[in-house]
Amino acid sequence: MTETPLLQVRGLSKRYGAGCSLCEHPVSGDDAPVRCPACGSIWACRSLDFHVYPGEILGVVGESGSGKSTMVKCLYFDEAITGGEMRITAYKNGTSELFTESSQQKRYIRNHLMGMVYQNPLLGLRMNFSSSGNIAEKLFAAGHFHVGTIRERASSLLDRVEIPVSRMDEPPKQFSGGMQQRVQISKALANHPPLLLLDEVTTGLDLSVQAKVIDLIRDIQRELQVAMIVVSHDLGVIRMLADRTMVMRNGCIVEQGLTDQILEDPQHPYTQLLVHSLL
Ligand SMILES: Nc1ncnc2c1ncn2[C@@H]1O[C@H](COP(=O)(O)OP(=O)(O)OP(=O)(O)O)[C@@H](O)[C@H]1O
Repeated sequence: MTETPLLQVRGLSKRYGAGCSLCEHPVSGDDAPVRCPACGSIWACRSLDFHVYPGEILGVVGESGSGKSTMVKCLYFDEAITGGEMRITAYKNGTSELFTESSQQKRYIRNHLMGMVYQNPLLGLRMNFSSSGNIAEKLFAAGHFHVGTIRERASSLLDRVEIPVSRMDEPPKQFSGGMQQRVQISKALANHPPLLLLDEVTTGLDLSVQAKVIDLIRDIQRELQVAMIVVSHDLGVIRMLADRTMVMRNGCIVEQGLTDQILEDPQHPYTQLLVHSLL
């Protein structure tokens, strides 16, 4: 691909804990301990380098605790980073390093250029607000104030994710898990962001509901050409969705490439294990 990436991330690191002279910098290598033996700090992400092209789906796979959620939380500014850089061409043509922007600009980037779907809908939705109200909140945050337009947009977004418009005024707490994830997806899409972050969106759902959510994600990506980072511990989900895949272990990227290539010819022993467990 010769296209310019939409998103470029360099050296992204995240440490939980104060750190000490022994663990001031992330130790490279996925066999290095995640937890500092001296001070107990955890290096959840260590020097991650990756990019996402416009309109593509990048899958992120790895076992529990490998740092996937922390990585997307850092991209969405939910967690402060320890080190690294991020640029997105949709913001100042990619010339500005986003982690050093002011909190006001970070809010702008979250509200206009990114959408987030959390594994736990409690983090992404206000369960007692109406579903349309949840979407309205995202639209308000991006500076839309015309009530009629907001309602129209909310109803078309909910319709797109197959939530009956007759139920748009019901709160998500009255919905099933799959419906809650679909409301989160519609909210994340509200301001036409070029990039969606989806963290374990199908985990915990019944298989048939999982399949529907996966179909919806694929359709939306085709229809809107929105780029996505899809995080899952399940390589089966990644296989169905991702154009390219990045494999994480112990806070490091151990392998990345075209999903087909990774599935057919995994290079790293950990990826080989994942692929074989899928067969
Ligand atoms: N708030 C926190 N404080 C301290 N350590 C944390 C915190 N959040 C995550 N960690 C640690 O960071 C490491 C990576 O966690 P993370 O949740 O990013 O992994 P993951 O790959 O998303 O796992 P899962 O699929 O189970 O969510 C783990 O060792 C975890 O215990």
